[in-house]
Amino acid sequence: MQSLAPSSTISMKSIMRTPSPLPYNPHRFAFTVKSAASRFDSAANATNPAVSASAPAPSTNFASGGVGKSRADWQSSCAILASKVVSQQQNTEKTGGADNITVVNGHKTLDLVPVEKIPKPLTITDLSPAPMHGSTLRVAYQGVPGAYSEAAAGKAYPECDAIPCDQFEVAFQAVELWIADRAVLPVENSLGGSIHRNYDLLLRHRLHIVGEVQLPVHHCLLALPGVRKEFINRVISHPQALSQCELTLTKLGLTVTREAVDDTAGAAEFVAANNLRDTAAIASARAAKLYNLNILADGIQDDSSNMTRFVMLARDPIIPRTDRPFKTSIVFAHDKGTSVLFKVLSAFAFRNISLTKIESRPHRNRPIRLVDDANVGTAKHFEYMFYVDFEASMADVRAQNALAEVQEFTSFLRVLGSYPMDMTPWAPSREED
Ligand SMILES: O=C(O)C(=O)C[C@]1(C(=O)O)C=C[C@@H](O)C=C1
Repeated sequence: MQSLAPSSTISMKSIMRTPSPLPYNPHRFAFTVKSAASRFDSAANATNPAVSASAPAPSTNFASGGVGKSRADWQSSCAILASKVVSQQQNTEKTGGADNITVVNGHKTLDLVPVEKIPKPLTITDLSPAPMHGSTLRVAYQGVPGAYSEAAAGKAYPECDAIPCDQFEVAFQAVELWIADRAVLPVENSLGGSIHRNYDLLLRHRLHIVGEVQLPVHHCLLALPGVRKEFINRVISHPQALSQCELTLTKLGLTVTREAVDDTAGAAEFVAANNLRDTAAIASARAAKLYNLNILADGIQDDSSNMTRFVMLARDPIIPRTDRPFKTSIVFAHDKGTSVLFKVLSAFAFRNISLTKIESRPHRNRPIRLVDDANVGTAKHFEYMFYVDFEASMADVRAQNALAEVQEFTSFLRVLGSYPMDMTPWAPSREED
Protein backbone atom coordinates (compact mmCIF):
# COMPACT_ATOMS: atom_id res chain seq x y z
CA MET A 1 0.00 0.00 0.00
CA GLN A 2 1.58 3.24 -1.06
CA SER A 3 1.58 6.28 1.22
CA LEU A 4 0.53 9.61 -0.14
CA ALA A 5 1.47 13.22 0.31
CA PRO A 6 -1.47 14.87 2.08
CA SER A 7 -1.43 17.58 -0.59
CA SER A 8 -3.07 15.00 -2.85
CA THR A 9 -6.26 15.07 -0.79
CA ILE A 10 -9.35 16.02 -2.82
CA SER A 11 -10.70 19.35 -1.60
CA MET A 12 -13.96 21.17 -2.20
CA LYS A 13 -12.05 23.64 -4.43
CA SER A 14 -10.63 20.94 -6.67
CA ILE A 15 -14.10 19.41 -7.02
CA MET A 16 -15.53 22.79 -8.02
CA ARG A 17 -12.86 23.10 -10.72
CA THR A 18 -13.73 19.69 -12.11
CA PRO A 19 -15.61 20.08 -15.39
CA SER A 20 -19.10 18.66 -15.08
CA PRO A 21 -19.18 15.01 -16.11
CA LEU A 22 -21.14 13.61 -19.00
CA PRO A 23 -24.23 11.67 -17.99
CA TYR A 24 -23.71 7.92 -17.71
CA ASN A 25 -24.09 6.28 -21.07
CA PRO A 26 -23.93 2.48 -21.10
CA HIS A 27 -23.29 2.51 -24.86
CA ARG A 28 -19.86 3.96 -24.19
CA PHE A 29 -18.95 0.46 -23.03
CA ALA A 30 -19.54 -1.14 -26.42
CA PHE A 31 -16.46 -3.34 -26.55
CA THR A 32 -13.83 -2.95 -29.20
CA VAL A 33 -10.29 -4.32 -29.16
CA LYS A 34 -8.92 -0.85 -29.79
CA SER A 35 -10.68 0.69 -26.79
CA ALA A 36 -9.77 -2.10 -24.38
CA ALA A 37 -6.29 -0.90 -23.46
CA SER A 38 -7.29 2.67 -22.91
CA ARG A 39 -10.34 1.66 -20.93
CA PHE A 40 -8.31 -0.45 -18.53
CA ASP A 41 -5.67 2.24 -18.30
CA SER A 42 -8.13 4.80 -17.17
CA ALA A 43 -10.03 2.25 -15.06
CA ALA A 44 -12.92 3.87 -13.19
CA ASN A 45 -12.47 7.06 -15.21
CA ALA A 46 -13.91 5.38 -18.27
CA THR A 47 -17.35 6.83 -17.80
CA ASN A 48 -16.20 10.25 -16.73
CA PRO A 49 -14.14 12.44 -18.97
CA ALA A 50 -14.00 14.94 -16.12
CA VAL A 51 -11.86 12.55 -14.14
CA SER A 52 -9.15 12.05 -16.70
CA ALA A 53 -9.20 15.75 -17.49
CA SER A 54 -8.75 16.83 -13.89
CA ALA A 55 -6.14 14.24 -12.87
CA PRO A 56 -7.71 13.22 -9.56
CA ALA A 57 -5.76 12.79 -6.36
CA PRO A 58 -3.53 9.73 -6.21
CA SER A 59 -4.98 7.05 -4.04
CA THR A 60 -3.94 4.16 -1.83
CA ASN A 61 -4.22 0.82 -3.57
CA PHE A 62 -5.11 -1.96 -1.17
CA ALA A 63 -4.47 -4.75 -3.64
CA SER A 64 -1.07 -6.33 -3.24
CA GLY A 65 0.93 -5.38 -6.28
CA GLY A 66 -1.46 -2.56 -7.04
CA VAL A 67 -2.92 -3.88 -10.28
CA GLY A 68 -5.35 -6.77 -10.42
CA LYS A 69 -4.55 -9.91 -12.39
CA SER A 70 -7.33 -9.51 -14.91
CA ARG A 71 -6.27 -5.96 -15.68
CA ALA A 72 -2.69 -7.14 -16.31
CA ASP A 73 -4.03 -9.92 -18.53
CA TRP A 74 -6.05 -7.46 -20.52
CA GLN A 75 -3.15 -5.10 -20.88
CA SER A 76 -0.83 -7.83 -22.13
CA SER A 77 -3.51 -9.03 -24.55
CA CYS A 78 -3.93 -5.51 -25.80
CA ALA A 79 -0.17 -5.02 -26.08
CA ILE A 80 0.02 -8.15 -28.24
CA LEU A 81 -2.82 -6.91 -30.40
CA ALA A 82 -1.14 -3.53 -30.71
CA SER A 83 2.18 -5.10 -31.75
CA LYS A 84 0.30 -7.21 -34.31
CA VAL A 85 -1.16 -4.06 -35.75
CA VAL A 86 2.30 -2.53 -36.06
CA SER A 87 3.76 -5.64 -37.74
CA GLN A 88 0.76 -5.86 -40.02
CA GLN A 89 1.26 -2.26 -41.05
CA GLN A 90 4.85 -3.11 -41.90
CA ASN A 91 3.72 -6.21 -43.83
CA THR A 92 1.07 -4.17 -45.54
CA GLU A 93 3.68 -1.75 -46.70
CA LYS A 94 5.76 -4.66 -47.99
CA THR A 95 2.96 -6.59 -49.62
CA GLY A 96 0.68 -3.69 -50.39
CA GLY A 97 -2.08 -6.02 -49.17
CA ALA A 98 -5.33 -5.41 -47.31
CA ASP A 99 -5.72 -5.16 -43.53
CA ASN A 100 -5.01 -8.30 -41.50
CA ILE A 101 -3.81 -10.28 -44.50
CA THR A 102 -0.37 -11.83 -44.71
CA VAL A 103 1.08 -13.63 -47.69
CA VAL A 104 2.22 -17.17 -46.67
CA ASN A 105 3.65 -19.41 -49.40
CA GLY A 106 1.91 -17.34 -51.94
CA HIS A 107 -1.48 -17.74 -50.14
CA LYS A 108 -3.21 -14.89 -48.40
CA THR A 109 -4.11 -15.78 -44.78
CA LEU A 110 -5.82 -13.86 -41.97
CA ASP A 111 -3.17 -12.93 -39.41
CA LEU A 112 -4.80 -14.11 -36.18
CA VAL A 113 -3.82 -13.50 -32.59
CA PRO A 114 -2.70 -16.73 -30.82
CA VAL A 115 -5.77 -18.46 -29.38
CA GLU A 116 -4.60 -18.21 -25.77
CA LYS A 117 -4.14 -14.43 -26.13
CA ILE A 118 -7.55 -13.61 -27.54
CA PRO A 119 -9.41 -11.35 -25.12
CA LYS A 120 -12.53 -12.95 -23.70
CA PRO A 121 -15.84 -11.34 -24.65
CA LEU A 122 -17.46 -9.25 -21.94
CA THR A 123 -19.97 -11.17 -19.88
CA ILE A 124 -22.87 -9.91 -17.83
CA THR A 125 -20.70 -10.01 -14.68
CA ASP A 126 -18.23 -7.55 -16.26
CA LEU A 127 -21.12 -5.13 -16.41
CA SER A 128 -22.04 -5.37 -12.73
CA PRO A 129 -21.78 -1.99 -11.03
CA ALA A 130 -19.02 -2.90 -8.55
CA PRO A 131 -16.19 -3.01 -9.28
CA MET A 132 -16.65 -1.19 -12.55
CA HIS A 133 -15.74 -3.30 -15.54
CA GLY A 134 -12.90 -5.16 -13.86
CA SER A 135 -11.28 -1.89 -12.86
CA THR A 136 -10.21 -0.93 -9.35
CA LEU A 137 -12.99 0.43 -7.18
CA ARG A 138 -12.30 4.00 -6.07
CA VAL A 139 -13.39 4.72 -2.52
CA ALA A 140 -13.50 8.29 -1.18
CA TYR A 141 -12.91 8.88 2.53
CA GLN A 142 -12.49 11.93 4.74
CA GLY A 143 -8.99 12.46 6.03
CA VAL A 144 -5.44 11.75 4.94
CA PRO A 145 -3.68 8.38 4.59
CA GLY A 146 -3.47 6.64 7.94
CA ALA A 147 -7.00 7.74 8.97
CA TYR A 148 -9.34 5.06 10.30
CA SER A 149 -11.75 5.81 7.46
CA GLU A 150 -9.01 4.72 5.04
CA ALA A 151 -8.67 1.46 7.00
CA ALA A 152 -12.47 1.01 6.84
CA ALA A 153 -12.33 1.46 3.04
CA GLY A 154 -9.65 -1.25 2.92
CA LYS A 155 -11.70 -3.58 5.10
CA ALA A 156 -14.84 -3.15 2.99
CA TYR A 157 -13.09 -3.30 -0.38
CA PRO A 158 -9.64 -4.91 0.02
CA GLU A 159 -8.70 -4.27 -3.63
CA CYS A 160 -9.80 -0.65 -3.72
CA ASP A 161 -8.04 2.63 -4.40
CA ALA A 162 -8.73 4.77 -1.33
CA ILE A 163 -9.07 8.46 -2.22
CA PRO A 164 -8.45 11.01 0.56
CA CYS A 165 -10.87 13.98 0.76
CA ASP A 166 -10.58 16.99 3.04
CA GLN A 167 -14.26 16.98 4.10
CA PHE A 168 -17.12 14.47 4.26
CA GLU A 169 -19.09 16.72 1.95
CA VAL A 170 -16.31 16.32 -0.64
CA ALA A 171 -16.35 12.52 -0.30
CA PHE A 172 -20.10 12.57 -1.05
CA GLN A 173 -19.59 14.86 -4.04
CA ALA A 174 -16.72 12.73 -5.35
CA VAL A 175 -19.22 9.87 -5.70
CA GLU A 176 -21.98 12.09 -7.09
CA LEU A 177 -19.59 13.43 -9.75
CA TRP A 178 -18.27 9.94 -10.67
CA ILE A 179 -14.76 10.72 -9.40
CA ALA A 180 -15.20 7.87 -6.92
CA ASP A 181 -17.42 4.79 -6.89
CA ARG A 182 -18.01 4.65 -3.12
CA ALA A 183 -17.72 6.90 -0.07
CA VAL A 184 -16.97 5.69 3.46
CA LEU A 185 -18.75 7.41 6.31
CA PRO A 186 -18.27 6.80 10.06
CA VAL A 187 -21.71 6.89 11.69
CA GLU A 188 -21.24 5.67 15.24
CA ASN A 189 -18.65 4.67 17.79
CA SER A 190 -19.02 2.28 20.70
CA LEU A 191 -17.71 4.92 23.14
CA GLY A 192 -18.66 8.24 21.57
CA GLY A 193 -22.09 7.24 20.19
CA SER A 194 -23.59 8.57 16.98
CA ILE A 195 -21.72 10.95 14.69
CA HIS A 196 -24.68 13.24 14.22
CA ARG A 197 -23.31 15.44 11.46
CA ASN A 198 -22.93 12.42 9.23
CA TYR A 199 -26.56 11.41 9.75
CA ASP A 200 -27.52 14.87 8.52
CA LEU A 201 -25.30 14.42 5.46
CA LEU A 202 -27.06 11.15 4.59
CA LEU A 203 -30.30 13.07 4.32
CA ARG A 204 -28.90 16.04 2.40
CA HIS A 205 -27.46 13.79 -0.32
CA ARG A 206 -29.11 11.09 -2.40
CA LEU A 207 -26.48 8.37 -2.06
CA HIS A 208 -27.49 4.87 -0.97
CA ILE A 209 -26.02 2.78 1.84
CA VAL A 210 -24.64 -0.37 0.19
CA GLY A 211 -22.63 -1.87 3.05
CA GLU A 212 -21.30 -1.47 6.56
CA VAL A 213 -18.08 -2.32 8.36
CA GLN A 214 -17.25 -2.28 12.02
CA LEU A 215 -13.64 -1.40 12.62
CA PRO A 216 -11.79 -1.92 15.92
CA VAL A 217 -10.18 1.46 16.64
CA HIS A 218 -6.83 1.18 18.36
CA HIS A 219 -5.42 4.62 19.20
CA CYS A 220 -1.75 5.51 19.80
CA LEU A 221 -0.18 8.63 21.26
CA LEU A 222 2.33 9.87 18.68
CA ALA A 223 5.16 12.40 18.92
CA LEU A 224 8.34 13.35 17.08
CA PRO A 225 11.32 11.06 17.63
CA GLY A 226 13.15 12.03 20.84
CA VAL A 227 10.11 13.75 22.39
CA ARG A 228 9.13 12.41 25.82
CA LYS A 229 5.71 12.49 27.46
CA GLU A 230 6.90 15.17 29.92
CA PHE A 231 7.53 17.64 27.04
CA ILE A 232 3.93 17.47 25.82
CA ASN A 233 1.66 20.43 26.59
CA ARG A 234 -0.93 19.83 23.84
CA VAL A 235 -2.72 16.77 22.39
CA ILE A 236 -4.42 17.10 19.02
CA SER A 237 -6.77 14.75 17.16
CA HIS A 238 -10.22 14.23 15.70
CA PRO A 239 -12.83 15.15 18.37
CA GLN A 240 -14.13 11.55 18.44
CA ALA A 241 -10.61 10.23 19.06
CA LEU A 242 -9.98 12.79 21.82
CA SER A 243 -13.18 11.77 23.58
CA GLN A 244 -12.42 8.05 23.15
CA CYS A 245 -9.09 8.53 25.00
CA GLU A 246 -10.10 11.12 27.61
CA LEU A 247 -9.72 8.94 30.73
CA THR A 248 -6.49 7.30 29.58
CA LEU A 249 -4.88 10.66 28.79
CA THR A 250 -5.68 11.80 32.31
CA LYS A 251 -4.29 8.54 33.74
CA LEU A 252 -1.09 9.17 31.75
CA GLY A 253 -0.81 12.56 33.48
CA LEU A 254 -1.61 14.40 30.25
CA THR A 255 -4.05 16.95 31.65
CA VAL A 256 -2.89 19.31 28.92
CA THR A 257 -4.75 21.33 26.25
CA ARG A 258 -6.73 19.22 23.76
CA GLU A 259 -7.29 20.55 20.27
CA ALA A 260 -9.63 19.17 17.67
CA VAL A 261 -8.56 18.76 14.05
CA ASP A 262 -10.27 17.21 11.01
CA ASP A 263 -8.93 13.68 11.30
CA THR A 264 -6.53 11.60 13.38
CA ALA A 265 -3.91 11.03 10.68
CA GLY A 266 -4.12 14.73 9.77
CA ALA A 267 -3.12 15.48 13.38
CA ALA A 268 -0.07 13.20 13.05
CA GLU A 269 0.86 14.78 9.73
CA PHE A 270 0.53 18.27 11.30
CA VAL A 271 2.89 17.41 14.18
CA ALA A 272 5.47 16.03 11.75
CA ALA A 273 5.16 18.77 9.11
CA ASN A 274 5.52 21.56 11.69
CA ASN A 275 8.19 19.82 13.76
CA LEU A 276 6.10 20.33 16.91
CA ARG A 277 8.08 19.06 19.89
CA ASP A 278 5.46 20.08 22.46
CA THR A 279 2.49 18.44 20.75
CA ALA A 280 1.32 14.83 20.55
CA ALA A 281 -1.29 13.41 18.18
CA ILE A 282 -3.78 10.62 18.74
CA ALA A 283 -3.81 8.45 15.63
CA SER A 284 -3.21 4.93 14.29
CA ALA A 285 0.07 3.01 14.25
CA ARG A 286 -0.10 3.26 10.46
CA ALA A 287 -0.13 7.08 10.75
CA ALA A 288 3.00 6.84 12.97
CA LYS A 289 4.73 4.91 10.19
CA LEU A 290 3.58 7.20 7.40
CA TYR A 291 4.61 10.44 9.15
CA ASN A 292 7.73 9.10 10.92
CA LEU A 293 6.47 9.60 14.45
CA ASN A 294 7.20 7.57 17.59
CA ILE A 295 4.52 5.73 19.51
CA LEU A 296 4.65 7.11 23.08
CA ALA A 297 1.69 5.02 24.25
CA ASP A 298 -0.15 2.20 22.51
CA GLY A 299 -3.85 1.32 22.90
CA ILE A 300 -4.90 4.51 24.68
CA GLN A 301 -8.63 4.20 23.93
CA ASP A 302 -10.65 4.08 27.16
CA ASP A 303 -12.14 0.72 26.21
CA SER A 304 -10.21 -2.09 24.52
CA SER A 305 -13.30 -3.01 22.49
CA ASN A 306 -13.49 0.49 20.97
CA MET A 307 -15.22 0.09 17.62
CA THR A 308 -16.44 2.48 14.93
CA ARG A 309 -19.18 1.58 12.49
CA PHE A 310 -18.83 2.90 8.94
CA VAL A 311 -21.34 2.77 6.10
CA MET A 312 -20.44 2.53 2.43
CA LEU A 313 -22.31 4.79 0.04
CA ALA A 314 -22.91 4.49 -3.70
CA ARG A 315 -24.91 6.24 -6.42
CA ASP A 316 -27.13 3.18 -6.87
CA PRO A 317 -28.67 0.87 -4.29
CA ILE A 318 -27.72 -2.80 -4.30
CA ILE A 319 -30.32 -5.46 -4.95
CA PRO A 320 -31.38 -6.75 -1.53
CA ARG A 321 -31.12 -10.50 -0.89
CA THR A 322 -32.42 -12.95 1.65
CA ASP A 323 -29.66 -15.57 1.54
CA ARG A 324 -27.52 -13.76 4.12
CA PRO A 325 -28.16 -11.37 7.03
CA PHE A 326 -29.14 -7.92 5.77
CA LYS A 327 -29.78 -4.68 7.57
CA THR A 328 -32.01 -1.84 6.34
CA SER A 329 -31.68 1.81 7.33
CA ILE A 330 -34.63 4.20 7.07
CA VAL A 331 -35.36 7.78 8.07
CA PHE A 332 -38.82 9.18 8.69
CA ALA A 333 -40.71 12.17 10.08
CA HIS A 334 -44.27 12.42 11.26
CA ASP A 335 -46.73 15.28 11.36
CA LYS A 336 -49.03 14.92 14.29
CA GLY A 337 -51.00 12.33 16.13
CA THR A 338 -50.57 10.39 19.29
CA SER A 339 -48.21 7.49 19.81
CA VAL A 340 -46.85 7.70 16.26
CA LEU A 341 -43.44 6.51 17.30
CA PHE A 342 -45.03 3.64 19.22
CA LYS A 343 -47.06 2.66 16.15
CA VAL A 344 -44.03 2.78 13.87
CA LEU A 345 -41.94 0.67 16.19
CA SER A 346 -44.72 -1.86 16.68
CA ALA A 347 -44.89 -2.36 12.88
CA PHE A 348 -41.49 -4.01 13.29
CA ALA A 349 -42.17 -5.67 16.65
CA PHE A 350 -45.31 -7.46 15.36
CA ARG A 351 -43.27 -8.96 12.55
CA ASN A 352 -40.41 -10.06 14.79
CA ILE A 353 -37.98 -7.68 13.15
CA SER A 354 -35.23 -6.54 15.51
CA LEU A 355 -34.26 -2.90 15.56
CA THR A 356 -30.52 -2.37 15.98
CA LYS A 357 -30.54 1.41 16.25
CA ILE A 358 -32.81 4.37 16.65
CA GLU A 359 -31.61 7.94 16.48
CA SER A 360 -33.48 11.23 16.41
CA ARG A 361 -32.18 14.45 14.88
CA PRO A 362 -33.78 17.89 14.77
CA HIS A 363 -35.88 18.35 11.65
CA ARG A 364 -33.76 20.90 9.75
CA ASN A 365 -36.54 22.24 7.55
CA ARG A 366 -39.10 22.40 10.35
CA PRO A 367 -37.28 22.34 13.70
CA ILE A 368 -40.23 23.66 15.73
CA ARG A 369 -43.93 22.79 15.73
CA LEU A 370 -46.46 25.18 17.27
CA VAL A 371 -49.33 23.43 18.96
CA ASP A 372 -52.46 24.87 20.46
CA ASP A 373 -52.77 24.49 24.15
CA ALA A 374 -56.25 25.41 25.38
CA ASN A 375 -55.06 26.75 28.75
CA VAL A 376 -51.83 28.63 28.09
CA GLY A 377 -51.98 29.57 24.43
CA THR A 378 -49.53 28.20 21.88
CA ALA A 379 -46.76 25.83 22.87
CA LYS A 380 -43.62 24.91 20.97
CA HIS A 381 -42.52 21.34 20.33
CA PHE A 382 -39.28 20.25 18.72
CA GLU A 383 -39.66 18.35 15.46
CA TYR A 384 -37.44 15.36 14.71
CA MET A 385 -36.29 13.08 11.97
CA PHE A 386 -36.01 9.48 13.18
CA TYR A 387 -33.34 7.15 11.87
CA VAL A 388 -33.97 3.44 12.37
CA ASP A 389 -31.80 0.44 11.46
CA PHE A 390 -33.51 -2.95 11.45
CA GLU A 391 -32.34 -6.48 10.84
CA ALA A 392 -34.13 -7.51 7.66
CA SER A 393 -33.63 -7.21 3.95
CA MET A 394 -35.99 -5.19 1.77
CA ALA A 395 -36.37 -8.41 -0.21
CA ASP A 396 -38.05 -9.89 2.88
CA VAL A 397 -41.86 -9.63 2.77
CA ARG A 398 -41.95 -8.83 6.50
CA ALA A 399 -39.83 -5.71 5.90
CA GLN A 400 -41.95 -4.67 2.92
CA ASN A 401 -45.16 -4.99 4.96
CA ALA A 402 -43.65 -3.20 7.94
CA LEU A 403 -42.65 -0.26 5.75
CA ALA A 404 -46.05 -0.15 4.06
CA GLU A 405 -47.52 0.22 7.54
CA VAL A 406 -44.92 2.79 8.65
CA GLN A 407 -45.79 4.88 5.60
CA GLU A 408 -49.34 5.23 6.90
CA PHE A 409 -48.16 7.01 10.04
CA THR A 410 -45.39 9.16 8.60
CA SER A 411 -45.24 12.34 6.53
CA PHE A 412 -41.82 11.45 5.13
CA LEU A 413 -40.11 8.09 4.70
CA ARG A 414 -36.89 7.24 2.90
CA VAL A 415 -35.04 3.94 2.71
CA LEU A 416 -31.37 4.88 3.01
CA GLY A 417 -30.25 1.40 2.02
CA SER A 418 -30.64 -2.34 2.47
CA TYR A 419 -27.20 -3.96 2.74
CA PRO A 420 -25.31 -7.00 4.08
CA MET A 421 -24.58 -6.86 7.79
CA ASP A 422 -20.95 -6.90 8.90
CA MET A 423 -20.78 -10.33 10.55
CA THR A 424 -17.03 -10.27 11.27
CA PRO A 425 -16.50 -12.02 14.61
CA TRP A 426 -15.49 -9.63 17.35
CA ALA A 427 -11.80 -9.47 18.23
CA PRO A 428 -10.11 -7.06 20.63
CA SER A 429 -8.77 -3.94 18.93
CA ARG A 430 -5.21 -4.43 17.71
CA GLU A 431 -3.26 -2.67 14.98
CA GLU A 432 -1.74 -5.12 12.56
CA ASP A 433 0.38 -2.83 10.44
O1 LIG B 1 -10.05 10.72 11.96
C1 LIG B 1 -10.10 9.58 11.49
O2 LIG B 1 -9.10 8.85 11.41
C2 LIG B 1 -11.39 9.06 11.05
O3 LIG B 1 -11.43 8.16 10.26
C3 LIG B 1 -12.65 9.65 11.64
C4 LIG B 1 -13.12 8.94 12.90
C5 LIG B 1 -14.57 9.41 13.26
O4 LIG B 1 -15.13 10.26 12.60
O5 LIG B 1 -15.09 8.87 14.24
C6 LIG B 1 -13.21 7.49 12.65
C7 LIG B 1 -12.93 6.58 13.58
C8 LIG B 1 -12.54 6.95 14.94
O6 LIG B 1 -13.69 6.79 15.73
C9 LIG B 1 -12.08 8.36 15.04
C10 LIG B 1 -12.29 9.23 14.04
